[in-house]
Amino acid sequence: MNLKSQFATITMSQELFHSSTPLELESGEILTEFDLSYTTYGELNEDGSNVIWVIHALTGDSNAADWWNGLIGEDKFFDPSRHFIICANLLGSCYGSTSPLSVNPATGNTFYYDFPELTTRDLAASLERLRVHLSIEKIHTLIGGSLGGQVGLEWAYLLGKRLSNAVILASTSKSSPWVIGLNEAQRMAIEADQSWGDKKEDAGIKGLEAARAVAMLSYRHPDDFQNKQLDTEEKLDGFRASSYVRYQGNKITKRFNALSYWILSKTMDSHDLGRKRGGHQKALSEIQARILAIGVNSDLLFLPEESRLISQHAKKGTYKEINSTAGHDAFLIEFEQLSYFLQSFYLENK
Ligand SMILES: CC(=O)SCCNC(=O)CCNC(=O)[C@H](O)C(C)(C)COP(=O)(O)OP(=O)(O)OC[C@H]1O[C@@H](n2cnc3c(N)ncnc32)[C@H](O)[C@@H]1OP(=O)(O)O
Ligand SMILES: N[C@@H](CCO)C(=O)O
Repeated sequence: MNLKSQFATITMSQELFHSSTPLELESGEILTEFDLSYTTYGELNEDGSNVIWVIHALTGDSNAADWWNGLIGEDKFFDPSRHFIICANLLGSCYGSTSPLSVNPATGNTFYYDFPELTTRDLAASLERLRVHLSIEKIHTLIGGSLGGQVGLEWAYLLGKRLSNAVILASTSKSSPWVIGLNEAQRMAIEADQSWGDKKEDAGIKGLEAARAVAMLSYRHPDDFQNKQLDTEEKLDGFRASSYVRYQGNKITKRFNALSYWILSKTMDSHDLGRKRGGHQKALSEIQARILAIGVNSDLLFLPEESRLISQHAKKGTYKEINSTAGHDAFLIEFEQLSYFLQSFYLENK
Protein backbone atom coordinates (compact mmCIF):
# COMPACT_ATOMS: atom_id res chain seq x y z
CA MET A 1 0.00 0.00 0.00
CA ASN A 2 1.37 3.30 -0.98
CA LEU A 3 1.36 5.24 2.29
CA LYS A 4 2.79 8.28 0.64
CA SER A 5 -0.16 8.82 -1.65
CA GLN A 6 -2.60 8.03 1.15
CA PHE A 7 -0.89 10.46 3.45
CA ALA A 8 -1.41 13.17 0.88
CA THR A 9 -4.96 13.38 2.25
CA ILE A 10 -4.00 13.08 5.91
CA THR A 11 -2.53 15.76 8.12
CA MET A 12 1.02 14.94 9.01
CA SER A 13 3.40 17.34 10.61
CA GLN A 14 6.97 17.39 11.84
CA GLU A 15 7.71 19.83 14.64
CA LEU A 16 10.34 20.83 17.14
CA PHE A 17 9.34 21.42 20.75
CA HIS A 18 11.70 23.59 22.74
CA SER A 19 11.50 23.47 26.52
CA SER A 20 13.21 26.39 28.19
CA THR A 21 12.27 25.23 31.69
CA PRO A 22 15.18 23.30 33.24
CA LEU A 23 14.70 19.55 33.50
CA GLU A 24 16.09 18.10 36.71
CA LEU A 25 17.39 14.65 35.93
CA GLU A 26 17.40 11.64 38.25
CA SER A 27 21.19 11.89 38.43
CA GLY A 28 20.82 15.34 39.98
CA GLU A 29 22.20 17.00 36.85
CA ILE A 30 20.11 19.61 35.11
CA LEU A 31 19.35 20.09 31.43
CA THR A 32 18.70 23.80 31.37
CA GLU A 33 16.78 23.50 28.11
CA PHE A 34 16.06 20.80 25.58
CA ASP A 35 14.40 20.09 22.23
CA LEU A 36 12.21 17.18 21.23
CA SER A 37 11.57 16.58 17.57
CA TYR A 38 8.15 15.02 17.02
CA THR A 39 5.80 13.89 14.29
CA THR A 40 2.00 13.86 14.38
CA TYR A 41 -0.43 12.10 12.05
CA GLY A 42 -4.13 12.91 11.89
CA GLU A 43 -5.99 15.38 14.05
CA LEU A 44 -7.11 15.62 17.65
CA ASN A 45 -10.86 15.00 17.82
CA GLU A 46 -13.31 17.27 19.62
CA ASP A 47 -13.32 15.50 22.96
CA GLY A 48 -9.59 14.77 22.78
CA SER A 49 -10.18 11.02 23.07
CA ASN A 50 -8.20 9.75 20.09
CA VAL A 51 -4.57 10.22 21.12
CA ILE A 52 -2.22 7.34 20.34
CA TRP A 53 1.27 8.10 21.61
CA VAL A 54 4.03 5.94 20.15
CA ILE A 55 7.44 5.58 21.79
CA HIS A 56 10.25 4.28 19.61
CA ALA A 57 12.98 1.80 20.51
CA LEU A 58 16.75 2.29 20.78
CA THR A 59 17.55 3.47 17.25
CA GLY A 60 14.13 4.59 16.09
CA ASP A 61 12.98 8.07 15.16
CA SER A 62 9.73 10.03 15.31
CA ASN A 63 8.53 8.80 11.88
CA ALA A 64 6.47 6.00 13.36
CA ALA A 65 4.42 5.50 10.20
CA ASP A 66 7.67 4.58 8.42
CA TRP A 67 9.18 2.04 10.79
CA TRP A 68 5.79 0.75 12.00
CA ASN A 69 4.12 0.94 8.62
CA GLY A 70 2.21 -2.29 9.18
CA LEU A 71 0.50 -0.82 12.23
CA ILE A 72 0.20 2.88 11.46
CA GLY A 73 -1.30 4.30 8.28
CA GLU A 74 -4.53 4.45 6.37
CA ASP A 75 -6.52 1.23 6.86
CA LYS A 76 -3.97 0.06 9.41
CA PHE A 77 -4.79 -0.59 13.06
CA PHE A 78 -3.85 2.95 14.02
CA ASP A 79 -5.33 5.03 11.24
CA PRO A 80 -4.62 8.79 11.06
CA SER A 81 -8.11 9.35 9.68
CA ARG A 82 -9.44 8.27 13.10
CA HIS A 83 -6.52 8.64 15.50
CA PHE A 84 -4.23 11.49 16.44
CA ILE A 85 -0.88 9.70 16.47
CA ILE A 86 2.21 11.27 18.01
CA CYS A 87 5.76 10.07 18.21
CA ALA A 88 8.66 12.09 19.62
CA ASN A 89 12.32 11.35 19.10
CA LEU A 90 13.66 10.44 22.55
CA LEU A 91 15.92 12.82 24.40
CA GLY A 92 19.53 11.72 23.78
CA SER A 93 18.77 10.31 20.33
CA CYS A 94 20.27 11.76 17.18
CA TYR A 95 17.12 12.35 15.12
CA GLY A 96 16.48 15.98 16.02
CA SER A 97 16.10 15.95 19.80
CA THR A 98 18.72 17.24 22.22
CA SER A 99 21.61 14.79 22.18
CA PRO A 100 25.35 14.61 22.86
CA LEU A 101 25.82 16.39 19.50
CA SER A 102 23.78 19.41 20.63
CA VAL A 103 25.29 22.59 21.95
CA ASN A 104 25.60 22.76 25.72
CA PRO A 105 24.03 26.14 26.58
CA ALA A 106 26.30 26.42 29.64
CA THR A 107 29.52 26.39 27.58
CA GLY A 108 28.44 27.20 24.04
CA ASN A 109 30.26 24.04 22.91
CA THR A 110 28.91 20.67 21.77
CA PHE A 111 28.18 18.35 24.71
CA TYR A 112 29.89 15.25 23.33
CA TYR A 113 31.02 13.30 26.43
CA ASP A 114 29.64 15.92 28.86
CA PHE A 115 26.09 14.96 27.99
CA PRO A 116 24.31 14.00 31.24
CA GLU A 117 23.30 10.47 32.08
CA LEU A 118 19.61 9.94 31.33
CA THR A 119 17.14 7.47 32.82
CA THR A 120 13.88 6.20 31.40
CA ARG A 121 12.18 8.31 34.07
CA ASP A 122 13.92 11.41 32.68
CA LEU A 123 12.78 10.49 29.16
CA ALA A 124 9.21 10.10 30.43
CA ALA A 125 9.47 13.51 32.15
CA SER A 126 10.56 15.10 28.86
CA LEU A 127 7.57 13.53 27.04
CA GLU A 128 5.30 14.83 29.78
CA ARG A 129 6.58 18.34 29.03
CA LEU A 130 5.60 17.87 25.40
CA ARG A 131 2.14 16.59 26.37
CA VAL A 132 1.53 19.68 28.47
CA HIS A 133 2.84 21.92 25.68
CA LEU A 134 0.36 20.32 23.25
CA SER A 135 -2.50 20.72 25.79
CA ILE A 136 -3.29 17.02 25.53
CA GLU A 137 -5.47 16.23 28.54
CA LYS A 138 -5.76 12.48 28.08
CA ILE A 139 -4.01 9.74 26.16
CA HIS A 140 -6.09 6.86 24.85
CA THR A 141 -3.13 4.56 24.21
CA LEU A 142 0.55 4.79 24.79
CA ILE A 143 2.47 2.12 22.88
CA GLY A 144 6.15 1.26 22.76
CA GLY A 145 8.54 -1.65 22.43
CA SER A 146 11.87 -2.46 24.05
CA LEU A 147 13.37 0.84 25.31
CA GLY A 148 10.09 2.43 24.14
CA GLY A 149 8.21 0.05 26.44
CA GLN A 150 10.47 0.91 29.37
CA VAL A 151 9.84 4.62 28.87
CA GLY A 152 6.16 3.83 28.34
CA LEU A 153 5.91 2.15 31.76
CA GLU A 154 7.61 5.09 33.45
CA TRP A 155 5.29 7.53 31.76
CA ALA A 156 2.21 5.40 32.45
CA TYR A 157 3.12 5.52 36.15
CA LEU A 158 3.39 9.30 35.98
CA LEU A 159 0.27 9.87 33.87
CA GLY A 160 -2.13 8.24 36.31
CA LYS A 161 -5.74 8.61 35.18
CA ARG A 162 -4.81 10.68 32.15
CA LEU A 163 -3.84 7.42 30.42
CA SER A 164 -6.37 4.72 29.51
CA ASN A 165 -4.22 2.00 27.92
CA ALA A 166 -0.51 1.17 27.84
CA VAL A 167 0.71 -1.36 25.29
CA ILE A 168 4.16 -2.53 26.29
CA LEU A 169 5.95 -4.76 23.80
CA ALA A 170 9.04 -6.95 24.28
CA SER A 171 10.10 -4.98 27.30
CA THR A 172 10.57 -5.09 31.04
CA SER A 173 9.80 -3.24 34.25
CA LYS A 174 13.42 -3.62 35.44
CA SER A 175 16.41 -4.32 33.23
CA SER A 176 17.90 -7.74 33.85
CA PRO A 177 21.62 -8.38 34.44
CA TRP A 178 21.57 -10.10 31.03
CA VAL A 179 20.44 -6.93 29.22
CA ILE A 180 22.97 -4.84 31.13
CA GLY A 181 25.78 -7.28 30.26
CA LEU A 182 24.86 -7.24 26.58
CA ASN A 183 24.79 -3.45 26.54
CA GLU A 184 28.11 -3.24 28.38
CA ALA A 185 29.73 -5.51 25.76
CA GLN A 186 28.41 -3.15 23.06
CA ARG A 187 29.72 -0.08 24.86
CA MET A 188 33.11 -1.83 25.23
CA ALA A 189 33.16 -2.21 21.44
CA ILE A 190 32.49 1.52 21.08
CA GLU A 191 35.10 2.43 23.68
CA ALA A 192 37.69 0.23 21.92
CA ASP A 193 37.44 2.44 18.85
CA GLN A 194 40.51 4.67 18.85
CA SER A 195 38.43 7.67 17.84
CA TRP A 196 36.23 7.33 20.94
CA GLY A 197 37.04 10.31 23.14
CA ASP A 198 37.60 12.59 20.14
CA LYS A 199 35.29 15.55 20.01
CA LYS A 200 33.81 14.88 16.60
CA GLU A 201 30.50 13.69 15.24
CA ASP A 202 31.70 10.31 14.02
CA ALA A 203 33.72 9.40 17.12
CA GLY A 204 33.41 5.69 17.88
CA ILE A 205 31.71 4.90 14.58
CA LYS A 206 33.69 1.70 13.88
CA GLY A 207 32.96 0.66 17.45
CA LEU A 208 29.27 1.29 16.85
CA GLU A 209 29.51 -1.00 13.82
CA ALA A 210 30.79 -3.84 16.03
CA ALA A 211 28.27 -2.98 18.77
CA ARG A 212 25.36 -3.34 16.34
CA ALA A 213 26.72 -6.68 15.13
CA VAL A 214 26.66 -7.89 18.75
CA ALA A 215 23.22 -6.37 19.29
CA MET A 216 21.79 -8.16 16.24
CA LEU A 217 22.55 -11.47 17.95
CA SER A 218 20.23 -10.41 20.75
CA TYR A 219 17.55 -9.06 18.39
CA ARG A 220 17.32 -12.27 16.36
CA HIS A 221 17.02 -15.95 17.33
CA PRO A 222 19.23 -18.91 16.36
CA ASP A 223 16.25 -20.31 14.39
CA ASP A 224 16.12 -17.10 12.34
CA PHE A 225 19.82 -17.46 11.51
CA GLN A 226 19.26 -21.13 10.73
CA ASN A 227 16.43 -20.22 8.34
CA LYS A 228 18.09 -17.27 6.63
CA GLN A 229 21.84 -17.50 7.04
CA LEU A 230 22.63 -21.18 6.59
CA ASP A 231 25.38 -21.86 4.05
CA THR A 232 24.41 -24.64 1.73
CA GLU A 233 27.84 -25.22 0.23
CA GLU A 234 30.88 -26.43 2.18
CA LYS A 235 33.29 -23.60 2.91
CA LEU A 236 36.07 -22.46 5.24
CA ASP A 237 35.29 -18.76 5.27
CA GLY A 238 32.92 -16.15 3.90
CA PHE A 239 29.87 -17.37 5.80
CA ARG A 240 26.47 -15.82 5.25
CA ALA A 241 26.01 -15.19 8.99
CA SER A 242 29.30 -13.25 9.08
CA SER A 243 28.33 -11.13 6.13
CA TYR A 244 24.89 -10.51 7.68
CA VAL A 245 26.16 -9.17 11.00
CA ARG A 246 28.81 -7.09 9.20
CA TYR A 247 26.15 -5.69 6.88
CA GLN A 248 23.91 -4.77 9.79
CA GLY A 249 26.87 -3.17 11.61
CA ASN A 250 27.69 -1.06 8.59
CA LYS A 251 24.02 -0.17 8.04
CA ILE A 252 23.67 1.45 11.49
CA THR A 253 26.72 3.66 10.93
CA LYS A 254 24.91 5.32 8.05
CA ARG A 255 22.02 6.43 10.23
CA PHE A 256 23.06 6.57 13.87
CA ASN A 257 25.63 8.06 16.17
CA ALA A 258 27.87 6.26 18.70
CA LEU A 259 27.41 8.90 21.42
CA SER A 260 23.62 8.65 21.29
CA TYR A 261 23.86 4.87 21.22
CA TRP A 262 26.13 4.90 24.28
CA ILE A 263 23.81 7.24 26.23
CA LEU A 264 20.58 5.43 25.34
CA SER A 265 22.00 1.99 26.07
CA LYS A 266 22.95 3.26 29.57
CA THR A 267 19.40 4.57 29.91
CA MET A 268 18.14 1.08 29.16
CA ASP A 269 20.44 -0.44 31.81
CA SER A 270 19.32 1.75 34.71
CA HIS A 271 15.64 1.21 33.95
CA ASP A 272 13.81 0.21 37.13
CA LEU A 273 10.18 1.23 37.40
CA GLY A 274 10.36 0.45 41.12
CA ARG A 275 13.34 2.64 42.02
CA LYS A 276 12.40 4.60 45.16
CA ARG A 277 8.87 3.17 44.80
CA GLY A 278 9.26 -0.05 46.76
CA GLY A 279 10.19 -2.31 43.86
CA HIS A 280 9.01 -2.77 40.28
CA GLN A 281 6.20 -5.18 41.11
CA LYS A 282 4.66 -2.69 43.53
CA ALA A 283 5.12 0.17 41.07
CA LEU A 284 3.37 -1.87 38.36
CA SER A 285 0.38 -2.37 40.65
CA GLU A 286 0.14 1.40 41.06
CA ILE A 287 -0.27 2.13 37.35
CA GLN A 288 -3.86 3.26 36.79
CA ALA A 289 -4.12 2.43 33.08
CA ARG A 290 -4.97 -0.96 31.60
CA ILE A 291 -1.78 -2.65 30.46
CA LEU A 292 -1.44 -4.97 27.50
CA ALA A 293 1.99 -6.58 27.77
CA ILE A 294 3.10 -8.40 24.64
CA GLY A 295 6.05 -10.75 24.76
CA VAL A 296 7.79 -12.59 21.93
CA ASN A 297 8.27 -16.34 22.32
CA SER A 298 11.73 -16.17 20.68
CA ASP A 299 12.97 -12.99 22.40
CA LEU A 300 16.45 -13.57 23.82
CA LEU A 301 16.84 -9.99 25.07
CA PHE A 302 13.69 -9.19 27.03
CA LEU A 303 12.38 -12.64 27.82
CA PRO A 304 8.65 -13.32 27.43
CA GLU A 305 8.52 -13.97 31.21
CA GLU A 306 9.40 -10.33 31.77
CA SER A 307 6.41 -9.19 29.74
CA ARG A 308 4.19 -11.70 31.52
CA LEU A 309 5.37 -10.34 34.86
CA ILE A 310 4.26 -6.85 33.80
CA SER A 311 0.74 -8.09 33.14
CA GLN A 312 0.63 -10.17 36.35
CA HIS A 313 1.52 -7.27 38.62
CA ALA A 314 -0.48 -4.62 36.80
CA LYS A 315 -3.81 -3.72 38.39
CA LYS A 316 -5.50 -4.32 35.04
CA GLY A 317 -3.07 -6.42 33.01
CA THR A 318 -3.39 -8.64 29.94
CA TYR A 319 -0.66 -10.78 28.40
CA LYS A 320 -0.32 -11.84 24.77
CA GLU A 321 2.60 -13.52 23.06
CA ILE A 322 3.86 -13.09 19.51
CA ASN A 323 4.78 -16.41 17.96
CA SER A 324 7.74 -15.80 15.67
CA THR A 325 11.26 -16.92 14.89
CA ALA A 326 12.27 -13.28 14.39
CA GLY A 327 13.37 -12.86 18.02
CA HIS A 328 13.19 -9.58 19.91
CA ASP A 329 12.60 -7.46 16.78
CA ALA A 330 9.37 -9.39 16.09
CA PHE A 331 7.55 -6.43 17.64
CA LEU A 332 8.71 -4.39 14.63
CA ILE A 333 7.82 -7.08 12.12
CA GLU A 334 4.80 -9.23 13.11
CA PHE A 335 2.07 -6.70 12.29
CA GLU A 336 -0.74 -9.18 11.75
CA GLN A 337 -0.39 -10.72 15.20
CA LEU A 338 0.01 -7.29 16.78
CA SER A 339 -3.13 -5.95 15.13
CA TYR A 340 -5.07 -9.01 16.24
CA PHE A 341 -3.89 -8.67 19.86
CA LEU A 342 -4.77 -4.99 19.89
CA GLN A 343 -8.20 -5.63 18.46
CA SER A 344 -9.04 -8.31 21.06
CA PHE A 345 -7.64 -6.15 23.86
CA TYR A 346 -9.85 -3.18 22.94
CA LEU A 347 -12.90 -5.39 22.45
CA GLU A 348 -12.40 -7.02 25.87
CA ASN A 349 -11.95 -3.65 27.52
CA LYS A 350 -14.70 -1.66 25.88
C1 LIG B 1 16.39 6.94 9.05
C2 LIG B 1 15.96 5.52 9.28
O1 LIG B 1 16.12 4.66 8.50
S1 LIG B 1 15.24 5.26 10.75
C3 LIG B 1 14.71 3.63 10.73
C4 LIG B 1 14.04 3.46 11.94
N1 LIG B 1 14.55 2.29 12.48
C5 LIG B 1 14.03 1.81 13.53
O2 LIG B 1 13.04 2.23 14.03
C6 LIG B 1 14.71 0.69 14.11
C7 LIG B 1 13.84 -0.45 14.11
N2 LIG B 1 13.96 -1.22 12.88
C8 LIG B 1 14.78 -2.25 12.82
O3 LIG B 1 15.53 -2.56 13.73
C9 LIG B 1 14.75 -3.02 11.52
O4 LIG B 1 14.45 -2.18 10.46
C10 LIG B 1 13.77 -4.22 11.51
C11 LIG B 1 13.98 -5.07 12.74
C12 LIG B 1 12.35 -3.77 11.51
C13 LIG B 1 14.02 -5.04 10.26
O5 LIG B 1 15.39 -5.29 10.15
P1 LIG B 1 16.08 -5.57 8.76
O6 LIG B 1 17.51 -5.26 8.89
O7 LIG B 1 15.36 -4.86 7.64
O8 LIG B 1 15.78 -7.10 8.52
P2 LIG B 1 16.74 -8.35 8.48
O9 LIG B 1 17.34 -8.62 9.79
O10 LIG B 1 15.96 -9.44 7.87
O11 LIG B 1 17.90 -7.91 7.47
C14 LIG B 1 17.64 -7.63 6.15
C15 LIG B 1 18.77 -6.85 5.56
O12 LIG B 1 19.98 -7.59 5.70
C16 LIG B 1 20.50 -7.92 4.40
N3 LIG B 1 21.05 -9.27 4.48
C17 LIG B 1 20.37 -10.41 4.76
N4 LIG B 1 21.23 -11.43 4.78
C18 LIG B 1 22.45 -10.95 4.48
C19 LIG B 1 23.73 -11.54 4.35
N5 LIG B 1 23.93 -12.83 4.53
N6 LIG B 1 24.76 -10.72 4.04
C20 LIG B 1 24.58 -9.39 3.88
N7 LIG B 1 23.39 -8.79 3.99
C21 LIG B 1 22.34 -9.56 4.29
C22 LIG B 1 19.31 -7.85 3.48
O13 LIG B 1 19.71 -7.64 2.13
C23 LIG B 1 18.57 -6.67 4.06
O14 LIG B 1 19.22 -5.50 3.65
P3 LIG B 1 18.46 -4.07 3.57
O15 LIG B 1 18.16 -3.68 4.99
O16 LIG B 1 19.44 -3.14 2.95
O17 LIG B 1 17.22 -4.28 2.76
N1 LIG C 1 16.02 -3.10 16.47
C1 LIG C 1 15.41 -2.09 17.25
C2 LIG C 1 15.03 -2.59 18.59
C3 LIG C 1 16.07 -2.59 19.64
O1 LIG C 1 15.44 -2.85 20.85
C4 LIG C 1 16.18 -0.82 17.24
O2 LIG C 1 17.24 -0.77 16.66
O3 LIG C 1 15.69 0.17 17.78
